Amino acid sequence: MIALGCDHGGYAMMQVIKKHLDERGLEYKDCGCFSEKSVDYPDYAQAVCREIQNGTCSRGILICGTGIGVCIAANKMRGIRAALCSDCYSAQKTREHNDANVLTLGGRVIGPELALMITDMFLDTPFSGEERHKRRIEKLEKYYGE
Ligand SMILES: O=C(CO)[C@H](O)[C@H](O)[C@H](O)COP(=O)(O)O
Repeated sequence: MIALGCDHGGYAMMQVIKKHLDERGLEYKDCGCFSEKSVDYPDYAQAVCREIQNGTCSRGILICGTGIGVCIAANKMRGIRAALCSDCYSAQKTREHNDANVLTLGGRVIGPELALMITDMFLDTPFSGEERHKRRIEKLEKYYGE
C-alpha cells in the first residue's frame, strides 16, 4: 500500500499520479489534501509518514509546489528516508542506495509525464542490499540530530 499526500501546490499532479496507480492496479491510501484550497504541507507530510511508521503503508509519495517543503517535513520523522527527485536517475539511485521510502515531487517544477516516469522508477526499483549502503543507512537511523 502506498501513502499519498500533497498540499495545494501538488494537488493537480497528485490526481495524475492516482489515475496512474489505478491503471497499474496499485493500492494507495489518500491522506489528502482534497482540493486546491491553500493548506499547510507539514500536516500532509506527517500524515503520510505516520502510515509508514505504523506499518499500514510501505512507501509514500508527497507532492508540494517544489517538493522541498514536504521533503524537509518527512525527513524529520523517525524511520523516514524521503528523497526529492526531478529525474529518473535520482529516483533509481535513491531506491538502490538509500532505500528511500518516500518520494517527493515538485508539482510546479516538473511535468506530469516525467512525474509518472519518476514514480514508476521509485516504485519498481528494489534496494540493492549492498553492505556499504546498509552500513550508511544504519548510521542514518542512529542519528537523531545534534
Ligand atoms: O514548501 C514549499 C516550498 O518548498 C511548497 O512548494 C509549498 O507548496 C509552497 O510553499 C506553497 O506556496 P503558496 O504560495 O502558499 O502556494
